[in-house]
Amino acid sequence: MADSCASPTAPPSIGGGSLLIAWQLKDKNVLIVGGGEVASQRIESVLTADAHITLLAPAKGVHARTKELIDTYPSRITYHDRRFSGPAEIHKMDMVLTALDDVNRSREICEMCRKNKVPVNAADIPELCDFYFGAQIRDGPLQIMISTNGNGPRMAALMKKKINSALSGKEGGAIERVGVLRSQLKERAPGVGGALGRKRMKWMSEVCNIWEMDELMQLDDAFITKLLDEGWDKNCVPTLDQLKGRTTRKTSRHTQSSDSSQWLLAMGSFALGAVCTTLILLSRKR
Ligand SMILES: C[C@@]1(CC(=O)O)C2=NC(=C\c3[nH]c(c(CCC(=O)O)c3CC(=O)O)Cc3[nH]c(c(CC(=O)O)c3CCC(=O)O)/C=C3\N/C(=C\2)[C@@H](CCC(=O)O)[C@]3(C)CC(=O)O)/[C@H]1CCC(=O)O
Ligand SMILES: NC(=O)c1ccc[n+]([C@@H]2O[C@H](COP(=O)([O-])OP(=O)(O)OC[C@H]3O[C@@H](n4cnc5c(N)ncnc54)[C@H](O)[C@@H]3O)[C@@H](O)[C@H]2O)c1
Repeated sequence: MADSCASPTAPPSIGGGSLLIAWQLKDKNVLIVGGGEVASQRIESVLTADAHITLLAPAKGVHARTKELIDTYPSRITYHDRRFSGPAEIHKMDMVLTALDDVNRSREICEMCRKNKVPVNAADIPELCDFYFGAQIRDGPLQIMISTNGNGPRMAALMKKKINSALSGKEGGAIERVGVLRSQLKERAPGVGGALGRKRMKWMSEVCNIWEMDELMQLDDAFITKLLDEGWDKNCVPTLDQLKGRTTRKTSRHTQSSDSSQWLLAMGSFALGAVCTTLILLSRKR
């Protein structure tokens, strides 16, 4: 039982985690040192974030996948066939990633980065890292990172499988269409904050709550215009069926409540019927 003397305002304990953020790296400079398999995975992650990569690795140790990426993205990866040479390499870098088979060199590079306040990750050397990588699930704009905060990277990979099996594969497409709808809504009702901002947020949240994933995926440009004309402009949230001119059971919030009353009525009639039948049966027994 709860202790009546305990302070009712005691906050739950906070701490022991790491900050989960979606770091915006577009057009930033990232130095990757090493060209093995791990470096190839880092390159793919950084390319996904639209950053520019400078890659330092002797050609003889370059993994086939790393080579393929260098050849495929020559304008986004500046490759130098040589080893890391010293502090000048990290100047003008926004981030440094090492993926070396040489722990001492990694340690030196990390120390240089720290002195210059450049965030750094050394693959597999947690104590040198400013941030860790995590297992990733990506589906268009949907990005899920699974981190065990250094406790069990293999467990992160296993969690990825579990989460993947719970996803339908439609989420990324649906989110992409919602992104287009949101930006068109902002064009129609521009501005930051205020009453209009609150109304916009409420309307957008309702669309996301009411529409199913596969319905959101059907929001092509024509439907988006229709939804804004018949929904936003008229201050309601029509369903996809209503936009298509069909009336079905699934409707917007307003009609959902009348659906519930119909359901209650049906359940009430059923219960009444059951009571009557029981009474008749009982009276026959007597
Ligand atoms: C998630 C993932 C992302 C990625 O690297 O892209 C990632 N490691 C992955 C796999 C993996 N790495 C290792 C195994 C062998 C099994 C095992 O040990 O579990 C497996 C499993 C496998 O290969 O399947 C060995 C290992 N890893 C680290 C150490 C050092 C240590 O712990 O001291 C050791 C050697 C331990 C030893 O010597 O015994 C350290 C780190 N590895 C991290 C990330 C960061 C923490 C992330 C977190 O905790 O969530 C952190 C701290 C730093 C960093 O590298 O950023 C990627 C899975 C991607 C995917 O499959 O989707
Ligand atoms: N986090 C993870 O998921 C994970 C998984 C496996 C291994 N690792 C670790 O990551 C590191 C890299 O793994 P890998 O399999 O890619 O190794 P690897 O041996 O295939 O690659 C190392 C690369 O570093 C280059 N290199 C070495 N010294 C260099 C220097 N001074 N300057 C520039 N390049 C240099 C080599 O030429 C080679 O290209 C290892 O320490 C490994 O233990 C991490």
